[in-house]
Amino acid sequence: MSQQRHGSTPGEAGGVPAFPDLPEATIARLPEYLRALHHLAETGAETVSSEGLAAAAGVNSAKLRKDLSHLGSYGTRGVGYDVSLLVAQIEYILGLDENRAVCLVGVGNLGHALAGYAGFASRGFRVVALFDTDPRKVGEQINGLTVRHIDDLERIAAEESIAIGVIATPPGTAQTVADALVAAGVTSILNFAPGVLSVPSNVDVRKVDLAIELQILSFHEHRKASLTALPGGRSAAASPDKLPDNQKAVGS
Ligand SMILES: NC(=O)c1ccc[n+]([C@@H]2O[C@H](COP(=O)([O-])OP(=O)(O)OC[C@H]3O[C@@H](n4cnc5c(N)ncnc54)[C@H](O)[C@@H]3O)[C@@H](O)[C@H]2O)c1
Repeated sequence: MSQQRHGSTPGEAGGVPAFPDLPEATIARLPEYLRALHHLAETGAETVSSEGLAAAAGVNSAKLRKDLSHLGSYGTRGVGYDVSLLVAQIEYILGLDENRAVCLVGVGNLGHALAGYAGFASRGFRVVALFDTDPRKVGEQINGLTVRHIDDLERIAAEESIAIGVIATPPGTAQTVADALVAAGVTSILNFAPGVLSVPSNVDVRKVDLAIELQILSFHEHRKASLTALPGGRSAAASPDKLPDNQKAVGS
């Protein structure tokens, strides 16, 4: 996943309470820590060491300690981090206590799967509206929601206070859809359509492209094959700097 980021740091705006200016890579790892912490809480753990949490989140512990220090969370020597306190801190920073309203535009193959996914609610989001232009899809019921025509976007976005829009339309219409979302007051967009969107500076766009992820893995396959072919039989596994980061998230 990649990110186009615009606009100022929240803490800089007048009257807005101080807010940590987190590195983008740290922000990308916080949801991983949160997932691991929720799992630990389910197993009854009240505290966790930085090594334990790092292993559960799939990052190295020095990186994790640095990330959490940005939140003012240092843990207690010999005890570790308080699981429920850290969950609350991360949820606060990610704004998950707001239970934000999300809409989805484009209810085709991918949109259907996304609209039917029950996991968004448990991760702090309400999918409140689905939009399409195809008359065969408008009126369809998915997961308790009726697919609306895109012409209703502005009215429903205002009624439901929609902050985040997900685009799952063909690439050729993604910019038009982004423009409609922005006109409707949406300030964050998750774009599944290939290509770059042009948006005003106050709008954040994140892009998901599984083909790019596969191309990056293809590069690593290529690299491993070329190292195995080195004279003397040296391989990727023999190169110490390649070992710990084999599960790197894009952008980290
Ligand atoms: N990011 C990924 O990893 C990934 C994976 C698969 C597909 N995709 C992309 O996701 C998008 C959707 O793929 P799909 O297979 O679901 O396509 P699809 O053709 O099955 O569905 C697209 C839907 O968008 C609707 N649509 C078209 N123009 C619209 C508009 N202006 N407003 C509202 N709705 C509109 C269509 O009626 C259709 O229902 C494509 O851009 C595709 O390339 C991305």
